[in-house]
This record gives sequence, C-alpha cells and structure tokens, in this order.
Amino acid sequence: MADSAETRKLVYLVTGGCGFLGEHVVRMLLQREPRLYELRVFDLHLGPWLEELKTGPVQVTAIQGDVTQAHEVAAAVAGAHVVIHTAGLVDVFGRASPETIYEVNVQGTKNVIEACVQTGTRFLVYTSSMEVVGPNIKGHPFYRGNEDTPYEAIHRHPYPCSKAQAERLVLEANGRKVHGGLSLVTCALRPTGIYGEGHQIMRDFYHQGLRLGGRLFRAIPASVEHSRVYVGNVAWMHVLVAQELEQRAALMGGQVYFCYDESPYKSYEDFNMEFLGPCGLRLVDTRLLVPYWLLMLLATLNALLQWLLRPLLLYAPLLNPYTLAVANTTFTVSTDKAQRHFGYKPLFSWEDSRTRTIRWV
Ligand SMILES: NC(=O)C1=CN([C@@H]2O[C@H](COP(=O)(O)OP(=O)(O)OC[C@H]3O[C@@H](n4cnc5c(N)ncnc54)[C@H](O)[C@@H]3O)[C@@H](O)[C@H]2O)C=CC1
Ligand SMILES: CC(C)CCC[C@@H](C)[C@H]1CC[C@H]2[C@@H]3[C@H](O)CC4=CC(=O)CC[C@]4(C)[C@H]3CC[C@]12C
Repeated sequence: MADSAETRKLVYLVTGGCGFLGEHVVRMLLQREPRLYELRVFDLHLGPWLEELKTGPVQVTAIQGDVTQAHEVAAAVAGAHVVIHTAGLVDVFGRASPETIYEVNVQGTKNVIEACVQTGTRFLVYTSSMEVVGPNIKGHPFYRGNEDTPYEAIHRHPYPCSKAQAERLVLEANGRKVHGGLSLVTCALRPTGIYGEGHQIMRDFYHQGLRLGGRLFRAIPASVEHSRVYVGNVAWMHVLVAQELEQRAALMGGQVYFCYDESPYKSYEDFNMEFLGPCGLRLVDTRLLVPYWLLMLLATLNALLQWLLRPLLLYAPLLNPYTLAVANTTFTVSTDKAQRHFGYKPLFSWEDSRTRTIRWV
C-alpha cells in the first residue's frame, strides 16, 4: 500500500524547517505525505528535535544553511521534487536592519527560485503573509475580505514590503522553464496571524501577565477584529498545496491563497485570552481601555529609545508605532478559495486548536 518502499519516491525540501511554522510543516509532511522518500530540512539554526525524526522510514536530512547564500540553496534544492519555502526573517520590532530583512526575505527567495530553475525542481510553495495585503499605512480596515477584495496595499515597513516583493517574484516565476525543459509551478500562501504550539509572542504575553500579578490590561478595543489561524492548519494547507500542485498546475500555478480555519474573529487580546485565560491570567475590567493617545506616546517613546540605544544595546519591545497600527486595525479574511481549488478543509477544529495551544502555553 501507500507505505511501501516503492511508493516512497519524492524528495521534499523545507526551508526554515526549524522555525515555528517550519517544524509543523516538517512533522505534517512525515505524517501526511505517504510518497515521501527524503525530507530535507534547511535552516540557519537546526533544532535538536530533528534527531528523533531520523529513525523513521523517511530519510530526514538536516542541512544547516543560509538562504542568502545562493550556492548553499542550490546544493540543497538539487534533486528535490518540491520546495516549501517558509524561511524568513519575521521582524516587526526593529531587531534586524531593513537591509538584513530584504536580504533574507527577498534575496533569499530569489535564490530559491533560481535554484529551482537551475536544478530542474518544478514545484515551489511560498509562505507569504496577510501583511502583503495589509493593514496598509492608512489603517484601512479589511473586513471579511478574500483574495479578490480590492484594497490599497501600500506599506512602508521593511517586513511587509519584503514579503510583498518576495511574493511577486514567486508568482512571476510561475511558468518559467526549469532545467530539463519543464515549467515551474509556484504558488503563495498568506497566513494571517499564526498561533499554536511554539508561538513565542503568546509565551511573552503570558510571562508579562505573570509579572503583572496575573493581569493584562486591555489596550485595543474589542471591536477591532483579527483573523488568526492555527499553525497545524497552516502546515496542513502547505502540505496539501504541495501534493496537489502537479495535478492542478493550470488552476493553482501563480495563485495566492489566504490561510484560514474556524478560529473565531476577535481582537488580538481577546483572542490571546482564549489561551491565557485558562492558564490563570485575566484581562482587567474589560470596559477599561488604556487610552489610545497614551499607547501612541509609549509606542513613539519606544521607537525613540530604540534609535538612541542602538549603538549600545538592542531595545526591541513588542509595542512600537507599527505593531500598534497593526493591532489596532481590523483585518479579517473570509474565503473558500483553497477549498475550491484544492479541497482544503481545516484538519484541526477550533476546539482542538484551542486545547493544543492551551496545553502548550
Ligand atoms: N508567525 C506568523 O504569524 C506569520 C508568519 N508568516 C511567514 O511564515 C514564515 C515562517 O514564520 P515563523 O515560523 O513565524 O518564523 P520563525 O522565525 O519561527 O521561522 C523562520 C525560520 O527561518 C529561519 N531562517 C531565518 N533566516 C534564515 C536564513 N537566512 N537562512 C535559512 N533559514 C533562515 C529561522 O532560523 C527560522 O527557523 C515566514 O516566512 C513568515 O514571514 C506569515 C504570516 C504570519
Ligand atoms: C498591546 C499591544 C498594542 C499589542 C501588540 C501586539 C502585536 C505584537 C501583534 C498584533 C498583530 C501582530 C501581527 C499580525 O498577527 C500579523 C503578522 C503577520 C506576519 O506575517 C508576521 C507577524 C505579524 C506581523 C504579527 C506580529 C505581532 C503583532 C504586530
């Protein structure tokens, strides 16, 4: 049957395979891709958990490498059937310079595309982001939007700019001839804010709550809604896309898909409380709101301090003018494009996603 050695013939490469999302993609592939023969996990920093995967029926090859180094990427891609490119520098806090963000997110993606072309790899799945669309610099709400909803996608921050540029490169590469004469088939997935096991910001909020005696203060009005998506479902969508891209190349090639599931639309803080509440934290009197002008003042102060302290130390708190604007702008998606195009249905229900995340926090 599907698990026999003859049916195992595909080689997958996951870049960023040791990150928050990447690890879930790696584990999902091992569980849900019966044709897998070899799984290459490429990352700047390899996780020790990879060792335990090396004893199974699939050959798991850990590759320590840098996507900004074209030769390292080409060596890892050579001979792979599918590349899932999740590696990226996720930084909206000013930890890395704009140049580094572009180098990793844009040049790194160029290197992955060129490696596919040079080595004859035909299928490329790119992890983009909702941030490619918005919220935009004008703070326009995006309410229950889909992939075709008109929206002024204008950005200034290096992270969304770099993701948008990289996504464009990936989509434009669809149809390019690869070594051997066949065509490259690409598509991009746009997760909204991902949560689940391994979500560091959730842990940061938890520890902050503990420091404040088990309380968190509401900063964003409950009416500002965000779409959030469970990491297991994002990973599942990547695996499904990778599996279906060959059969449905004409339909899916060059397309973008929002990543969605049944997680409820809520404000960023109310959503986090779904997990932090059962872990013993409470949101102080839900009618009391930290005034917006005070948040803006603090965010601006943080940005100023970051700039002043830069020569001495890295000061990169969660609150800055950009994160405040994102948290304070409604961004919700409502779409069934992934279901129509490749039969996606969330693998994990909201209850299941919630339970797993609470257990992890
Ligand atoms: N976390 C979120 O809410 C969202 C994330 N995304 C995208 O999903 C992808 C994965 O993000 P996360 O798992 O959250 O981030 P992460 O930081 O946990 O994972 C990224 C991985 O890429 C690796 N990496 C970074 N620079 C590299 C380089 N130069 N060469 C090789 N590997 C490198 C890191 O070591 C890390 O393991 C990113 O492309 C991000 O833009 C999209 C939407 C939402
Ligand atoms: C009390 C403060 C105002 C709360 C700050 C919360 C912020 C740290 C987070 C609010 C929204 C988050 C972003 C959003 O989920 C979309 C994202 C998509 C990505 O591709 C990367 C991560 C992120 C930018 C995410 C980052 C943290 C927030 C800004």
